[in-house]
Amino acid sequence: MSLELQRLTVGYRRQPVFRALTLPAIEPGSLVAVVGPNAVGKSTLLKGIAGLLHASGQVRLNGQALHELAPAQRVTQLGYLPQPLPQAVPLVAYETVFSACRAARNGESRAATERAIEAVFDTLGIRQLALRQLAEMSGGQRQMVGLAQVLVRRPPLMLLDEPTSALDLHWQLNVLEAVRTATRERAAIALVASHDLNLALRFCDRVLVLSPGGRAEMGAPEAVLTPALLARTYGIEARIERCSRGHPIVLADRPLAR
Ligand SMILES: Nc1ncnc2c1ncn2[C@@H]1O[C@H](COP(=O)(O)OP(=O)(O)OP(=O)(O)O)[C@@H](O)[C@H]1O
Repeated sequence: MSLELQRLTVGYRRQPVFRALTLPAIEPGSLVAVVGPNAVGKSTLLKGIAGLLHASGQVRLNGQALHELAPAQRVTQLGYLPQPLPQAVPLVAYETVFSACRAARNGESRAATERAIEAVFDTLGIRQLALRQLAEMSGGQRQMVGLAQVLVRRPPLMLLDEPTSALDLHWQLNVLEAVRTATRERAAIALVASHDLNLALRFCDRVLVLSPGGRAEMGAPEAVLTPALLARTYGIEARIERCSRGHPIVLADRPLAR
C-alpha cells in the first residue's frame, strides 16, 4: 500500500504552489511529518493529495490513481483532518464520529461500527467526551473529536493538517502515539503537517521538508533535520542535541538575518 506522488502540480487559480512535485514512494506503515515554514504549502499539498484542490500529475495509493476514484470510493481510501478545528455544533461527539464511520464503511453492521467507535474513543482517551456536544467543548477537545472522526474510518491513507495545534503536551503525545499505532497495525500511511520538529524527530519514520520555491526533501528525520537545513529553510541558527533519554531534540538559538 505505498503512496506515490509523481509530477504533482497543485495551487490556486492558475497560481501553482508546487510544480511537478515528485517524491520517493512512501512505504506502508509510515508516519511522515510534513514540515516547513509558514505559507510554504503544507496544507496545499495535503488538500491536493485529498483531491480538494485542482491538481495535475499522479497520486497513487497502492497503484490506484486516487484522483480517478469516485467520491464514494475515495472516502474509503483516505481520511483528511483539516487545519481549522471542527465547528462548535450542537451535536454530541458520538454522533459525529458515528456519521464519519458510516460515510466510509456503510456496509458494516451497527454493532461493528459501535465497537470501532468505542475502540477509537479509548485509544485517544476521550471516552468522557462521547456524549458531550461539540458546542460545549474546548478547542483542544474538538480537535480530539475531529481526529476520532478520521481514525474510526480506518483509512489506508490519513492526511492530518496540524492535528496537535490546539493540544497540551499530554494530548500531543497521545495523538502521535495513536496515529503511529494506527499506521503500524494497519500498514496505513499518515502524512502529518506540523510545526513541531521535536514531535517529528521523535515519532515519525520520515520527514518531508518543504522549502520556499516548491523544493522538497524527504528522508529519515535525523538525516534531514540538520542545522544546515534549518538555517536554509527556516532562517534559524539551531542545534540538534540528545536529551538524557537519547531522543534527538531541536534547540533553536536565534533567527538569522534573511
Ligand atoms: N484559498 C487560497 N487562495 C489563494 N492562495 C492561497 C489559498 N490558501 C493558501 N494560499 C496560498 O498558498 C500558499 C501556501 O499556503 P498553505 O496554507 O498551504 O501553507 P502552509 O505551509 O500550510 O502554512 P502554515 O504553516 O502557515 O499553515 C501561501 O502562499 C498562501 O498564501
